[in-house]
Amino acid sequence: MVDYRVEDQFAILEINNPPVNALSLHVREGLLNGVLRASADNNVKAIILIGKGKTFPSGADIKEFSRPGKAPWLPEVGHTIESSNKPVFSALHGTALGGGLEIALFSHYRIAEKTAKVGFPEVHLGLLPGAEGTIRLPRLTGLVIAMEMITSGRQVSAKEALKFGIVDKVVEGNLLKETKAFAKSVLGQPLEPRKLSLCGVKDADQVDKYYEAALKELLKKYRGVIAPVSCLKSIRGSAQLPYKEAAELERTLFSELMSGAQSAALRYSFFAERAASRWNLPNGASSANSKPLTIKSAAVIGAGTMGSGIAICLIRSGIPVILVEQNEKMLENALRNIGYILQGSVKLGRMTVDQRSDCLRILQGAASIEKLKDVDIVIEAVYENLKLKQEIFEKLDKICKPTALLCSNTSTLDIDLIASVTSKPDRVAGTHFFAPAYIMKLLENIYGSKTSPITVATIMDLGKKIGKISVLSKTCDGFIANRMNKIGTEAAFLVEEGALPHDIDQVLEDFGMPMGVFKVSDLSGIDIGWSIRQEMAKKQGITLTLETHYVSGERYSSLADRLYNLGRLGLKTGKGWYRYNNASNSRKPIIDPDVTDMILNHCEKLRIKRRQISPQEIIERCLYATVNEGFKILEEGVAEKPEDIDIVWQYGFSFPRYRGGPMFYASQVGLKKVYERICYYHESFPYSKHWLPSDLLKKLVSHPNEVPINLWMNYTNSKL
Ligand SMILES: CCCCCCC[C@H](O)CC(=O)SCCNC(=O)CCNC(=O)[C@H](O)C(C)(C)COP(=O)([O-])OP(=O)([O-])OC[C@H]1O[C@@H](n2cnc3c(N)ncnc32)[C@H](O)[C@@H]1OP(=O)([O-])[O-]
Ligand SMILES: NC(=O)c1ccc[n+]([C@@H]2O[C@H](COP(=O)([O-])OP(=O)(O)OC[C@H]3O[C@@H](n4cnc5c(N)ncnc54)[C@H](O)[C@@H]3O)[C@@H](O)[C@H]2O)c1
Repeated sequence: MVDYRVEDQFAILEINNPPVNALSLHVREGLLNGVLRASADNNVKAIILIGKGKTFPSGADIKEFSRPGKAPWLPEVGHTIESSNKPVFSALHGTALGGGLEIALFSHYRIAEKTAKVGFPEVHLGLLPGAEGTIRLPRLTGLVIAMEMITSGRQVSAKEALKFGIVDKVVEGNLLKETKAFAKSVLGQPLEPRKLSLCGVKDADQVDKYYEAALKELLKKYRGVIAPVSCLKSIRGSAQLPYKEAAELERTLFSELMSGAQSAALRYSFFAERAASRWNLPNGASSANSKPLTIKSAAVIGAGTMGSGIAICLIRSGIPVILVEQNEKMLENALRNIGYILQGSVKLGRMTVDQRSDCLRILQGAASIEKLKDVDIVIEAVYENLKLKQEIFEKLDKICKPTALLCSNTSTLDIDLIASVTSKPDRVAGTHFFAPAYIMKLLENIYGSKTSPITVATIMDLGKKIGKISVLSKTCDGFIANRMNKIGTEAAFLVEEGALPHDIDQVLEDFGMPMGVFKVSDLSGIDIGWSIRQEMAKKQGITLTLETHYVSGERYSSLADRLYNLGRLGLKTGKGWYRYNNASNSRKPIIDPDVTDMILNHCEKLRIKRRQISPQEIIERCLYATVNEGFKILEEGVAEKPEDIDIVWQYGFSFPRYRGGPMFYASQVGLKKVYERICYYHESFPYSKHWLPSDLLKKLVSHPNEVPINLWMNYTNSKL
């Protein structure tokens, strides 16, 4: 794992632990033994640490964190490096991150290849750089840069690292050769000034001021997240305490974080995200044995909210797009709107003026689908109407080349029904983007019963290419995301039973959701949900009234319909579940006593006896109903694994990453407890079928050994 050789009186310790040279036990042992061996060898003048393959170590081995670790620990390896009697040079390329950068900071000199990046991403795993990174970085960069880098986890370029004093030289060409050349130029110079444990923090006298300012920012930016604050405390220690005591404080804070629930969830999320990109179909095809097609051109049909956003995602990634609308006027409006959105990105510094022009150059409009005969993929995003979508797919089937993929952005409709009107159902799939499509990271890809592995591989790959996190779902009503989301439904029932919208929003926000469910509803528009409910009623041949309390034997809340009838359509009309001060263009929700009156009247009319509702009940009702549906989704094979579901929630609904996702959260609460509460709510609310307990969950609780291992995460038992 660490290859040792001596060349030109340099001991070269080449770290060889693909894919990212993580500092697992054998690497730590190899480094420790290699440095001791080189230090004792009179033929060796200097030691060079370098990574084999694509990178210098990108950190400690995160997989080791979930089992009892073994010495030598990283700080011990680090101190052996620093106290060597020979100068140690770290030659950095790729991504020198976390423990990798810490090893480099124990070295006496650091040389970086021009494209290298360095950083401390531990905060994203709910940790801090625990091998004295928080003590050593401020000694090189000063407090402000160290605070910013460590609490944000940001990777900095070699050029910036040079400016900050993190590296001593940036080189081009052969890194080892250049490192040797640099080493020769400094050989013989005293090592003591190069040992960071002997240096002070130069702006230590300013620490309280910097700490307070940074803390204020962090509390605003990372509500409820604990690791950034621990990072900050440790950096403060680096300035206030003698080196050894600061290192002890760092170790204590690191251990606290490591044993906490947030880091467990964040480490799980790291692996879940990577697991979600791997997929298996029931027919044996998988990401490992299916090759994607290359997408060189695309078309998007329907340039409304979603279609315009999807087109932006594609052109931003350099894929030329033909955007189709019903007529020239609508097309013109849509193209203008896309221009404005990209202008906004330029203003926010997310793209340059030239990049905007490049995007617009590869976007062309069309008022008919006849022009789509040569594109590699079509993504349809017209109204959510099966008949309309089928008409379009029937035409596309005739117009497009036989190899083209035909995809729909439908949020709910069965992909098999859409594919059934084409002669090539193997080429049909769902590509479900989330609004606003040019911002939200999730792409929920859907396969039907005839979708081919090549089609699946291509849409999963396309997601990656356009910067999305792709998750695969089998077709069903609502797929993973919309089918599982029971928060809105339960929240409305809770309001009928005694809570008020702002109570529920507060509890959900305290839980970590960026915005409560009623605020979200105001933002997207009360009319959206109203149309969906009317459409559903039409399908079932029923009429909804303001007194409707049951639909087909299922409990129904007409509270939102009352808002609609009052013209309270949300933010756009200045009133919805909340009131808004439209005169000052404010988006800040204000609690409205009229809404409370409306709710109380509604309950009186329907003779619903209101009661006190606890925050605990709000969380359980909103989340456990959702989790129960998640287990049904697994049971039916709609999602292949719980990690897929959790990633959908993190990236589609901004579920707090530090809670892992609803499925991981349930495992942390304890599946038995969750199951018992679901059974309790099922008894209490027999007219909501989402409380009917999932068989899979029941089995997991009563006969865990009978559940196929791939249906449940590896992390459940170990709790990370
Ligand atoms: C006594 C006290 C001791 C305290 C010691 C503390 C030390 C320290 O402060 C803590 C750390 O370093 S914490 C660590 C701080 N460092 C970080 O947080 C860096 C985390 N890593 C990254 O950010 C990205 O992987 C890179 C940017 C490195 C590469 O990106 P890319 O090129 O797109 O590649 P990719 O697809 O992302 O990964 C490829 C494969 O490698 C896998 N893998 C990756 N890193 C791993 C690791 N550290 N480990 C294990 N595995 C790791 C990854 O799972 C995947 O395998 P899979 O089988 O497909 O799942
Ligand atoms: N809005 C969301 O939040 C959201 C999120 C995910 C998925 N979706 C799904 O995306 C699809 C589009 O939703 P939207 O919100 O963008 O709707 P929208 O009403 O904003 O846009 C639909 C567009 O399709 C155009 N159109 C209709 N028929 C057409 C035709 N024959 N040829 C060309 N263009 C045609 C319309 O003119 C309109 O501009 C729906 O299937 C919806 O369920 C919506």
